[in-house]
Amino acid sequence: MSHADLASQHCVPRKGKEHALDAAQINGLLAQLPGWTLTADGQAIVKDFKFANFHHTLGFINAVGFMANHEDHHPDIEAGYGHCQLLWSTHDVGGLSLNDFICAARVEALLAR
Ligand SMILES: C[C@H](O)[C@H](O)[C@H]1CNC2=NC(N)=NC(=O)C2=N1
Repeated sequence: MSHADLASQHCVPRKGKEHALDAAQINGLLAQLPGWTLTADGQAIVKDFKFANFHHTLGFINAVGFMANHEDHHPDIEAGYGHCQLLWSTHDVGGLSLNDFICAARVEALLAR
């Protein structure tokens, strides 16, 4: 699945272990998402984004937040003056589902120009 295919999809409710992706699926999807890495526990994907200042960082967080509410799928966010780390994991699955990769691709699309 290409990055464009991923970013054009929408999240749907995914609840239960049957929606958890296996390692091969995860690695295939990560290959479409430069800069995104698997956390040590294999349960989430993360990326740290850099910005020139707090205004740009906060603008990004607001854009991500709007998208996340629209998709009803929400990241963990850690931010400082010029950076923002996003972490996606599907609580309802207890690991990674396709929703996490759809949202990561949608974040990349926010930044594409
Ligand atoms: C009812 C609602 O769809 C669920 O609670 C959603 C909301 N946002 C979510 N976000 C994330 N990251 N994981 C979830 O399992 C999740 N579940």
